[in-house]
Amino acid sequence: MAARLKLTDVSLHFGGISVLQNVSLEVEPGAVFGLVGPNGAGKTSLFNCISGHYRPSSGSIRIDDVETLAVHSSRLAKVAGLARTFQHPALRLEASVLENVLLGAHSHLPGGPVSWALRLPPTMRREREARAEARDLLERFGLAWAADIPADELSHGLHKGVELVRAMMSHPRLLLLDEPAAGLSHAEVESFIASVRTMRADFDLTIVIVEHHMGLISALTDRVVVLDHGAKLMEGTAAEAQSDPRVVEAYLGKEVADGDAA
Ligand SMILES: Nc1ncnc2c1ncn2[C@@H]1O[C@H](COP(=O)(O)OP(=O)(O)OP(=O)(O)O)[C@@H](O)[C@H]1O
Repeated sequence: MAARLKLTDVSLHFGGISVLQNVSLEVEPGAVFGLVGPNGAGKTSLFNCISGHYRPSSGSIRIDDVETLAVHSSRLAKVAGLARTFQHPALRLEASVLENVLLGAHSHLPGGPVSWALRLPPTMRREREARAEARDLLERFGLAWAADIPADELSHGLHKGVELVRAMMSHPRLLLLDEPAAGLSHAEVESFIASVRTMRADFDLTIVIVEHHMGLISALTDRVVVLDHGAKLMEGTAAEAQSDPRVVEAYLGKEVADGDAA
């Protein structure tokens, strides 16, 4: 079931530097939510707080009734149904696309290292099922043809697709996508938009996207939060954000927003 994400007064400091200041937001179950803002606004840092890679200096982050700050990041997939992708996909390049996708199943496969090492029958049956599921997911996302190819033979755009399928293998209830369109061609962005629409139609999950590509944000999100200098500047639809003078000013600088630089 899709998860509800609730952040309350999340702040993050590195030494004397304030990176996030009292950020609060709530994402409804099943929503596609955008996190936008200029470079250095704190978007990835906020993602890192949600996924447990950074520990906020103060505040609360809840995925349904799980207070994530009380759970080790390595357990958030299992305990809270969290999965994420990264700005730069981290695939095992020498392994096949299928093997990379299978790595995403680890949070819900039964048995520990011993049962895998002994190749116990229930473990082997579950592995066969996971392989079938991985091939099915690759098919849905138009990547079935690449299943047995080493990942390093694929383009950057296809790596992002493989990373998305790998994240889906963990059966996420909350999926964080960090700049999925970065480095993609126009055609690849269109294909990515279609993939997210497929996910939304076929799976019950909540999606949060950090992205600079406003075309993608407009096409996919129900609501957005705009961050600037680590603080929440506004919340609304993508269209409202794009026409909000405070947002235009944050992106372009006050002079341009006022028309002085023309
Ligand atoms: N581990 C860290 N140590 C020190 N400062 C950090 C660390 N991580 C992020 N920052 C700082 O926090 C600020 C926000 O960075 P962050 O990457 O979260 O912004 P962003 O909105 O995701 O930017 P971009 O759109 O360029 O990816 C930056 O000033 C960055 O230098």
